[in-house]
Amino acid sequence: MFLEVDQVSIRYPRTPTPAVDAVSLQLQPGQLGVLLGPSGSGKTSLLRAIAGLEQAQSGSIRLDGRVLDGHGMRIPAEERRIGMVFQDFALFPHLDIAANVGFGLRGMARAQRAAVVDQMLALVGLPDAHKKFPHQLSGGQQQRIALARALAPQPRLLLLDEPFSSLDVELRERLAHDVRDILKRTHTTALMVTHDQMEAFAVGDVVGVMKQARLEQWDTPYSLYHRPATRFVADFIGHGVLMEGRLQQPRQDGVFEVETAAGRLRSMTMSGKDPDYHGYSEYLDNQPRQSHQLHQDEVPENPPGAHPAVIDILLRADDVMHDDASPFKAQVLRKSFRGAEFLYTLELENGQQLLSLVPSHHDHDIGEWIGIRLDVRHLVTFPASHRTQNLDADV
Ligand SMILES: Nc1ncnc2c1ncn2[C@@H]1O[C@H](COP(=O)(O)OP(=O)(O)OP(=O)(O)O)[C@@H](O)[C@H]1O
Repeated sequence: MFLEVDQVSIRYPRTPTPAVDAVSLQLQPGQLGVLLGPSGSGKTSLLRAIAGLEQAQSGSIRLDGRVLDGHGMRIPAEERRIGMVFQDFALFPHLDIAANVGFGLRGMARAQRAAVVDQMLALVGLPDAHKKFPHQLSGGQQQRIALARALAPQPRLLLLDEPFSSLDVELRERLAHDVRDILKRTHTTALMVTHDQMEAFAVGDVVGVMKQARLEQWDTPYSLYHRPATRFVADFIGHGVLMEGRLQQPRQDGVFEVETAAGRLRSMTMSGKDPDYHGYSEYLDNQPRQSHQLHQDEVPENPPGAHPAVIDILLRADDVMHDDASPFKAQVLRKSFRGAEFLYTLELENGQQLLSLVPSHHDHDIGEWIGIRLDVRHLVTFPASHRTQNLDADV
């Protein structure tokens, strides 16, 4: 591992609870990590501790095998060779772009420094910006320069704190993809903080979700979406709802069925050799009856003795298909146009709300009843809460 954060806790003076509580995460060389989470969950504090701007009260931080913080050691920030990019660009307004990018290269011979500046400006797609001043550049261009400046001294690790948050939405997404591309081309190991899930997915090889000082999950974007470890992660990532299901007594062959208000799902645990896949779920009530693979940890591990047991099933907007032929009907409560698709908020007869992504040529009116079919490829379940929950009530 290149970056190893091990059980790090950070507590500010005169505060009752830690800002970061026993957080562990790792990055391989060249890997891009992203910390995602609501305001105040501790993302910036952790980044600052890695940079050396805050001290970890317990735990340790290592970079390339060397302890930066912990075990009674503390390397000062300026000796860590860690670069930072902040949301407010922080370029020097009175220096031209070449001087801004070359700022961290003082001590390098003039010609060499000029060559690195040229190389960095080309890397961020602004090869002719040398003589301009920051105020002559757009927000997106300034942030590219901030990135060039941070990369010029070849930091061992780059930290980015909400680097796109002061840019407009369209630019953010484009710049996020560009930044990932630039960091990959330079084999930079980086850790970025953001509030924005789309940005996290656009940049991160691995993404962590923080909640109240704790890291709830540190995983690939795919796993965070399809295999959320906690209800909070299920809620924070993507659109979805939790729907109550009644788990029937497993049959002798290990198959069990879950009855829901929108149809019945079938699951089967298998002791197959493939460590990843242990079963499948099959939607029983509609054609086509495809079988889908199901991860074992998505099946309730010990189906409770009392059956039918009540569980909550995560249904993503892309698990709920519109199908005129289906016997299961839901009423359109809200819809939001997204270009290629509508995100429909639907309600079943029993009051259960669902979200459904539907190609936008299926333009149904509010109040209309439409057929739906579940297409659950990854059955994610949680022990039932006291009430069913709509994870995205405000869409
Ligand atoms: N210098 C400080 N002194 C005291 N408390 C602080 C200090 N900096 C942050 N905190 C507190 O620590 C907690 C975590 O803050 P932090 O800024 O790390 O969260 P964050 O997830 O980065 O939030 P945001 O997304 O809003 O930047 C918050 O409760 C915050 O109020």
